Amino acid sequence: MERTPQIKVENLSKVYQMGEVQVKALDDVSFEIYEGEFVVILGPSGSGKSTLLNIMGGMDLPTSGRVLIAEEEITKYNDTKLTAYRRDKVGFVFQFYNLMANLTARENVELAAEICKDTMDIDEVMAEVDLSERKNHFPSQMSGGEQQRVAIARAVAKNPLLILCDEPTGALDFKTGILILALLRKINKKLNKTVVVITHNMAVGDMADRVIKMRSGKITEIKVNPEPIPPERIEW
Ligand SMILES: Nc1ncnc2c1ncn2[C@@H]1O[C@H](COP(=O)(O)OP(=O)(O)OP(=O)(O)O)[C@@H](O)[C@H]1O
Repeated sequence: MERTPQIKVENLSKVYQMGEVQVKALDDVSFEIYEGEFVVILGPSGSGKSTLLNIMGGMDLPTSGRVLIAEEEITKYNDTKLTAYRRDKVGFVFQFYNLMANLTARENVELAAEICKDTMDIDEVMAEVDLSERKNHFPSQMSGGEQQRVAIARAVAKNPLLILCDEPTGALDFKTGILILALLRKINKKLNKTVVVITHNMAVGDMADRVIKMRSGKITEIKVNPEPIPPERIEW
């Protein structure tokens, strides 16, 4: 039976006007992602990864082209619908965690879930990221890896359709980075959540079901890994 893609990116372009100069951050980008896939978008700095993630996450609009999420064209949504999309359908994980310093780990997760409709049980999610013992700590009392686990819990608790991660291991040492990737993979498999990770780290591609390579705003290769390796075996 033919599978329907969960995410369809069609002929997406984004041009930034910088005075007299036009910067083509995305140049006719098209691909598909299926539900439950772990996808890595790989490319060097400036290749357009963040621009692409921002459009997929409803934080920015393309100059042309469209993005369909579960057969809904988000690129023609008005502001109100885009806000609802970002709030209910997408979990975000950033390089620098972006936690609220004056809230505990649990409160950070709870706050994000509070504004959503169909959320997960907060304590179950805290257990899932192995932070049950530390949920009453403040971010300043936690390591970088622990703070990133809180950020992942915050994304997951919303029970989103997809989880978008922008360089999630960028601020972490190698060993902690691997643990974070392993956690994202576990959540992807156990909860059947689509996870999209953008990174410049080529080695991370080996753990993905689908690797989308970019350069200068264009896709240079899309590879489906028949046998992705466990994150624990990645080396960089
Ligand atoms: N708001 C903006 N205004 C003007 N140019 C921009 C803007 N955002 C991105 N660009 C340009 O678009 C291109 C793609 O940038 P983007 O941040 O998407 O790349 P990236 O692959 O995510 O890079 P990095 O890994 O360094 O974050 C770059 O040339 C960048 O300078």
